[in-house]
Amino acid sequence: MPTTRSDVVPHPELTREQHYVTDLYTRLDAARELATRRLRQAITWPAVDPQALQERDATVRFQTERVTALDAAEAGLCVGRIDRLADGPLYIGRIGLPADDAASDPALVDWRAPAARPFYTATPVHPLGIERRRHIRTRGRTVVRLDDEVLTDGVAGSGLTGEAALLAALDASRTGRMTDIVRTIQAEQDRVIRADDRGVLVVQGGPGTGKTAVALHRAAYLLYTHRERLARRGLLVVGPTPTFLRYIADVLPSLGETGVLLAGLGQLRPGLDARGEESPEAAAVKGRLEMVDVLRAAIADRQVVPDAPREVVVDGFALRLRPVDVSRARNAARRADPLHNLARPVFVRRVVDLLTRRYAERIGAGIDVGRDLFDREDVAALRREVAEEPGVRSLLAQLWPVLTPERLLTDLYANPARIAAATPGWSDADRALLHRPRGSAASPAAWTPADVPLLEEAEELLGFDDSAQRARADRDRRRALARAQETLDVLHGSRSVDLEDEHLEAEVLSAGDLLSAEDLADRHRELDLRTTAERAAADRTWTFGHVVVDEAQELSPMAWRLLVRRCPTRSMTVVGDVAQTGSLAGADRWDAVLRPHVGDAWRLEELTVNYRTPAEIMEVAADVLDAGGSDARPPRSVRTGGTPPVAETTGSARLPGRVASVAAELAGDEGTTAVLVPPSRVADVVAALGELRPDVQSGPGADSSLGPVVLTPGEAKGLEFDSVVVVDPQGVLDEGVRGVNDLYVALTRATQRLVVLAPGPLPAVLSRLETAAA
Ligand SMILES: Nc1ncnc2c1ncn2[C@@H]1O[C@H](COP(=O)(O)OP(=O)(O)OP(=O)(O)O)[C@@H](O)[C@H]1O
Repeated sequence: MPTTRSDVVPHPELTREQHYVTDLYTRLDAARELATRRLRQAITWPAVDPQALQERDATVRFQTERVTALDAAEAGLCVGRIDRLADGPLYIGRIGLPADDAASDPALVDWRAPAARPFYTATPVHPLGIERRRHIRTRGRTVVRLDDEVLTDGVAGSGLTGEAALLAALDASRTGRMTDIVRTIQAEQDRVIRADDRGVLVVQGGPGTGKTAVALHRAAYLLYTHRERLARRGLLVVGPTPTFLRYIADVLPSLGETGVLLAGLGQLRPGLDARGEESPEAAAVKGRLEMVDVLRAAIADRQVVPDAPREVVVDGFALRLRPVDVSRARNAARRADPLHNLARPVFVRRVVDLLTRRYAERIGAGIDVGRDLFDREDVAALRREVAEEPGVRSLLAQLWPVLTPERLLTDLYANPARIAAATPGWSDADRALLHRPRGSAASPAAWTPADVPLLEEAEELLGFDDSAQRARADRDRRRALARAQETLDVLHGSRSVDLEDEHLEAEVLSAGDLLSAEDLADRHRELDLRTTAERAAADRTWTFGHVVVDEAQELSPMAWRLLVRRCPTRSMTVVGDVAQTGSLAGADRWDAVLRPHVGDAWRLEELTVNYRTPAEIMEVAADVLDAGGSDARPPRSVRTGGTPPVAETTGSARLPGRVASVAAELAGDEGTTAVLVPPSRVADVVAALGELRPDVQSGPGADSSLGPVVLTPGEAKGLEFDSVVVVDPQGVLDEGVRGVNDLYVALTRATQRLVVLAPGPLPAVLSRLETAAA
């Protein structure tokens, strides 16, 4: 496809486009000024009644979002234009800006609007009524480059949209943070971004095909297209690790979207950030769907029927509780409510009633007054006495304890006998994987990401008895009403009362005598000013309007169950690559993973072009993919050339030192550098590299924007770096539970340079690499 580039000879229309872009920025400034003024006004609105207060709140929120979106549009406001055969040019940008005349085309069309679509999808073969596409590159507010594509000459070209602009974007050094791709979205990506939001859409694609970028742009597209529904229900983006979330965190804000909740798998239970570590085998066992039955059994095991009668002493009388009494009470409670904590009051009532009867019989034994000895009030008093007796309370706590999910799981993991009781038919080896000592009070055993779906499932099965909370809310409300009534009485009783609270006085006087105590109480109730994302993050029963899952191949069946519960409409975008699965609990086929949760109600889209890894590196990675026997095809790299990948064998003793010198040299260049190692080599490599680069970081929190990082393949998942050193590939193959996938992930993280350093001969799968001995 013929492309005209303006960086060699200035494009003849550069000045004209500069005028247009300057005008767009003037419009942006005006829109920002207006929104800021409205925001300022709204903040100072007097809220004369609850409705006004709510309106004010909504306006403040709306204008705040508007100012944020306008601010975000500043960098790269206009991305290009399309020249339509029939209707002339249309400019495409990060936001929409209206023209002066409402009847004409907008001055700038939001990239997500239907009218902008041909900018991304028109080709010489299917020009969609477009004559020419122009990419406009700006630095600050200055137009620095124009790239034109003529679409009417019928020349098929490379199949890439805006090839020159795309290649320039891909060649740029990485900053350690993902950036948006609004300027250069490709046609196959656009199809995914704008796909219908109903049902489950699975996006399968090899490394570097833009799955993460596409998933985030799809989130922005859906928020734009279904703004009202999604603003109310919220949108959740789930990523595998906190590092990954930090890597992608800037993309949605740069698209002007701040209302999205980003969460790692360890953060899907409000109030918990589970970062504990455990073996992949333990995580895999916890991820199995059978764990639902294990939890059910573990709960049933806590509803105890003793082997022998138990005695409690109330006011000197020994009262007997037989196993059959407990068993009957337990049956009644289980019938009344399947949820443990909600059924407990029934169990407690049955047992206390029985003990009260026995207590009354014991007191009345031998006394004959010719009628019932106790009237209703007496019985109620005896009942209270029984219920409050510490011995009775402690017996009830043993027979049917109140359980939090945390307590249930901690007690289960810590006790092999409980594990055995809850896992009929399991092997001893699998049972041992669930075992975890309790830890001390000062440092309890840390929750791991695999525990999170279990805690959430347990909460579903235990139920949460919120009657005390509701009673408290009721009490608070009654108190507020009483206070409000008193205030009104005082004000109405004597208008000459000197009110200290000027604000209250103004409100009461303006509302006049019509103000009721109820209104006044409402007016003083605090409004919930949290954003949808914040409210959703704090509420475990919150259900989202749409859920995006990235690196979805890593999710265990239990994690899927949790996510599907949070999205009952099943409006989900699931992106991943089954050839990169590193966890034992993860997926090697989408069908097998999704069927238990959504049946066959899901559809597949594939991304086929790799935008990250140069072809020479991808060829090496493709051999590894082949060796793994995966059905997946390696994606086609869009870039070739650059530095060819190299390998070196160093001998075992020299390995850490050589890794350090190679990595330090690469890290001296522009861009980011990562050293990817099997887990057993992390410490040695960090120590050696630390001698040369004290700013080296490692582990899940490592941030490549601050210096070189040393990571395991699992930690590097989803990330990319300009230079990558893969250390001890045989170790990577041997140490990972899916070693071939781990090596495939490690090799495909590089955007520019790849060096493989091995202590001994290279594994056969890397035979394509030329080896030098150091
Ligand atoms: N259309 C595009 N224009 C510019 N850059 C793009 C485009 N598509 C993808 N990229 C870039 O390619 C790189 C890889 O994208 P991304 O991380 O989304 O791929 P991925 O499929 O999620 O990879 P992995 O499976 O390895 O996690 C990123 O730097 C991304 O910004």
